[in-house]
Order: sequence, then structure tokens, then C-alpha cells
Amino acid sequence: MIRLEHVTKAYKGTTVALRDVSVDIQKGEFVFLVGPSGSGKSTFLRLVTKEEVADGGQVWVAGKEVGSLSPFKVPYLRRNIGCVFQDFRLLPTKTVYENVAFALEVIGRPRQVVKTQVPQILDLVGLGKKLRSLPGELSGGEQQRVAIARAFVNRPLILLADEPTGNLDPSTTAGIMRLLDRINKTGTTVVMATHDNTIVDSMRRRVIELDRGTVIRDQERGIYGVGA
Ligand SMILES: Nc1ncnc2c1ncn2[C@@H]1O[C@H](COP(=O)(O)OP(=O)(O)OP(=O)(O)O)[C@@H](O)[C@H]1O
Repeated sequence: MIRLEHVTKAYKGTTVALRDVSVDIQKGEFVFLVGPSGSGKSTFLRLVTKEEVADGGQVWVAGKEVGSLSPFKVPYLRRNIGCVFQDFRLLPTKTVYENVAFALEVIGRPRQVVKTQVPQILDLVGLGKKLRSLPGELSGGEQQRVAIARAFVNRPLILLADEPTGNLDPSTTAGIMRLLDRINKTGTTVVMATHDNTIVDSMRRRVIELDRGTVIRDQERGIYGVGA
């Protein structure tokens, strides 16, 4: 579903962010990306969505080589990928319902589809009763649930999560992880960058560890790491 082949990425004026990274992630896997700050985790995720382009090597997503996709095809690539971030990135003046509906409207889904799917997905994330709230009226955990609903409402093949629990307390974090686990169980491939050793150690999923842009460990049912 996601394959990086000898991928290298350097930003202007910085050291290399990823160096000869080769990784193959199958459909339906749940993968943790771990490593110290600056090790290249976010860069990895941004290459998958083509927010960044590799300098060397190839990035394959759902059977397409992303680097050579023409610009007009990039939106179609992104329809297959839901993204969740540490800072939620909700539209502050729009309600919970509108935030999630927007994700369907921008890809031209008919109104009737929006009307049925948005309440359904908000029920799934446990926010069926907060449709009319604004993000600012919700707790951090609830805001992240809205963000996950928005990322998943289109049933993407892939869900990328960059430190999704970074701003949340441990019990809220556990709820978010249960939700991501449920989404993964529907067959969605989940790749999550995290610094949270407790999560990684309790889930025991595949762990890919980066250090200064290089994969130093790729372990099935892994733990966060030695000395973490
Ligand atoms: N837009 C950018 N411009 C220049 N350098 C960048 C840019 N984004 C990342 N970098 C650099 O690339 C390297 C990898 O950064 P990246 O954000 O991928 O790491 P990370 O593992 O996600 O870090 P963190 O855990 O702090 O989010 C770092 O040295 C960083 O400073």
C-alpha cells in the first residue's frame, strides 16, 4: 500500500531528512514511526501525500509512483489518504458537523451522501450528540475525534497520523488509540508517528524507527525502543 524505495530527501539549507529509506507497508497494517525529534518522521508522512517530493528513490502509494504523478492527479491521491495532526487543524468558526461535511463537499459528494455519512461517522467517534458544537467548545480529545472523523469520513485506504496524541492526557490518549485501532480493523492502513512509548509498548504493532533520516529498526509487534 505504501512503499519507499531508496528514498532520500534533503531540505534546502539543512542536513538530509531521509537517507536511503526503503520500507514496504502492506494494506491493513498498523505501523508506528518512532525516532527522536528531527529524525524524519513527518518528512516520511509528507512524502506519502506528496506535500514533499523525494530527491532520490521512489515513493509508491496504492500502486502509483507518487513522485511522477502529474499535479492534477495529486488530489486523487489525497482522496485515498486521511491525515490527523497533533494540533487537530479544525476550522474554528465551523461546527463539528460542518468540519466533517466539508471534507466530503470539497470532493464533490452529493448533499444526500453528506447528510447521511456525517452523522454516521460522528456516531462512530462518539460525538453524535455534539454536531452543533464549535471546536472551541470541545475538549482536546473531542477535537481530535472530530479530526479523525473528518479524516475517515471518506473511508480512505490510508490514515496518516502525525503525533495525534501529543496534546492529550493519558486516558484521552487511550480512547484515541482505541478509535485508531477500530479504524485499522476496517482494513485501513494506519501509519502513526509518535513519541509516546506507552502507546507503542501497549499496542505491540510494527515499529519502524528512524534516526537522523535512516531506518535503524523495523520490527513486527515492536516496542518503543531501547533506552526510551
Ligand atoms: N520544511 C522544512 N524546511 C527545512 N528543513 C526541514 C523542513 N521540515 C523538516 N526539516 C528538517 O528535516 C529534518 C527531519 O524533520 P522531520 O520534521 O521530518 O522530523 P520528525 O522526526 O518528524 O521530528 P519531530 O518529532 O520533531 O516532529 C530535521 O532536521 C528538520 O529540521
